[in-house]
Amino acid sequence: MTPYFYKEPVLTLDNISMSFGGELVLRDISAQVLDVVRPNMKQGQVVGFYGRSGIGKSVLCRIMAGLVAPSKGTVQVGVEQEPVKPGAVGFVQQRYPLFNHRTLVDNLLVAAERKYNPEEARQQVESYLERFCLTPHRKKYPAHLSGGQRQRAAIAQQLLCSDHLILLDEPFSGLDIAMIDEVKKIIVEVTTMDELNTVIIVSHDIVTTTALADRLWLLGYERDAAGNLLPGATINQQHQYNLAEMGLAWHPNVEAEPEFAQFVEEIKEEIRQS
Ligand SMILES: Nc1ncnc2c1ncn2[C@@H]1O[C@H](COP(=O)(O)OP(=O)(O)OP(=O)(O)O)[C@@H](O)[C@H]1O
Repeated sequence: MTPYFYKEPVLTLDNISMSFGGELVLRDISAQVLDVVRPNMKQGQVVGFYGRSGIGKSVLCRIMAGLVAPSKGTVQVGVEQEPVKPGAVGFVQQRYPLFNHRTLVDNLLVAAERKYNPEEARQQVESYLERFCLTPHRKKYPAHLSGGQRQRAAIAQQLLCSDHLILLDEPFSGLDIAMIDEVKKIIVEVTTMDELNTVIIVSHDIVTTTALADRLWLLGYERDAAGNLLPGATINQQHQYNLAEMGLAWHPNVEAEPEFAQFVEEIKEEIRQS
């Protein structure tokens, strides 16, 4: 098995609940991501985040990104474990927030200048354009980029202006197989760039996401002792999977392993029942 160990937390969700107009959507969610260390490499963290449609994944993402305050509980981010502030967490939503009237390079500069001085911003943007194979498209406007290029640009943009933690909402939806491979490569690239980089992937594509992840969270409903559904979805302890411990993390071709296929079926069944 690949050797690894854990250091301090980089993300802590402490007892989060969220209600809208008296309706409880999320209930008592506590979960943590620890900085994982693998000898001789920079290894970041990848969390696959699943749950049925409408269960509250986007709501929890907005809370993790500091864009809305939960009704109860706290989110702490980074090795300093500070309360999350808007802008600290990159959030690539399904509708990528690129400015349509600016070229790709200008879009990235706007993001980078939130964190770096103009000279550093320019250098960082050049390095990201190169790394994400976007240099030939630098002068194009977002409308003239392909779906995969826009997705890469949106990820680069969020990495340029946030601190290590990035949420990807359905990064594979609407992409063809070649583009899915590209986005997978980018995610691996991001999480091996810096050991603190942490990517949370919200997806209904269980196979692709599980293959990239070292940890899974499944948002679902619980029942009381009498078998009645409790209000509000949660991520209980049984639904927080450590793929590193299970020997299913960081294998280049894990999809081909029978243990992986079997585990994916189990997860799908859990989601159906949750
Ligand atoms: N601002 C709001 N006011 C009232 N209800 C809301 C608000 N935002 C979300 N909800 C409700 O919270 C629930 C969870 O919605 P959410 O968008 O988080 O689901 P989801 O799991 O992301 O779904 P999907 O996989 O379909 O994107 C839904 O019932 C939704 O109507």
